Amino acid sequence: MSFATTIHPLPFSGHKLRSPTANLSSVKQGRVRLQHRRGATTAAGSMSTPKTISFATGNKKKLEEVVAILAAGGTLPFTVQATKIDLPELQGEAEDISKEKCRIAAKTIQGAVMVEDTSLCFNALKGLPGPYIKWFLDKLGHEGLNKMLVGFEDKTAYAQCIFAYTPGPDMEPVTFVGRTEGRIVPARGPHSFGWDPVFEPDGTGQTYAEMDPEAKNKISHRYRALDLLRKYLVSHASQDQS
Ligand SMILES: O=c1nc[nH]c2c1ncn2[C@H]1C[C@H](O)[C@@H](COP(=O)(O)OP(=O)(O)OP(=O)(O)O)O1
Ligand SMILES: [Mg+2]
Repeated sequence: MSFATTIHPLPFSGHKLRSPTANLSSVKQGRVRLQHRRGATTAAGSMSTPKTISFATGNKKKLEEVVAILAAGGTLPFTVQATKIDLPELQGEAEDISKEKCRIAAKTIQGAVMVEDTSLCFNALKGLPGPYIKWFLDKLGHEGLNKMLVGFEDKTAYAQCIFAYTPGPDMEPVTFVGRTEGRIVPARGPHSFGWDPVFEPDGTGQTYAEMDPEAKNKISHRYRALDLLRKYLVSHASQDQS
């Protein structure tokens, strides 16, 4: 099975970029300053957390949130390097999609990588659009997403993020699932990130779009999944401080 993976030629703006290494000539990377501990070593072939992990995505807003969430989490024993890759939109179960994205990214980057895949799941539609929300949003817009639920009383939905991480291209990715429950509402708030204006998480009275970024990043599907991954990486970091 093969997937076409296009390397996007444009760098993320707003992040300092450094020259890609020779064999990554068309993968754009930007170092995100999140390294706080020096001297961690990673034994070749072990599962220890490496010193540098690429976060591969084609989505600038995701990157912004990931950087903010990690920065708010305190000291990290690794550096996260933003790597812009145009990852394929795969089909299947959400967890399998995230794992396959991770394998593709690790093969492209030839190194340790984390990716995530985000779903928006309508309970009345048994979890659809799920991982296909990108196309539904593109084609139908916020109003169309609301119209999909017109025939149903149940407007509840959950946002789901699945991070997948692998230390390298030959290793099986591990996954971390984060969910935030809420409901689909007519759009409110700035239209700056995807379906944020039509998703109102439970108990907030605000859509994601109306919330301050800090508030979203404390309860979001992305925060919940990334928090699990962060704990995993911290617990697998080498104790060697030399
Ligand atoms: O917190 C979010 N709030 C609002 N909208 C969001 C959020 N997170 C992802 N989204 C949108 C982006 C895309 O339309 C779809 C997920 O698709 P998904 O494949 O995971 O993202 P993507 O293709 O933009 O980036 P990537 O290169 O990491 O695959 O939902
Ligand atoms: Mg995608």
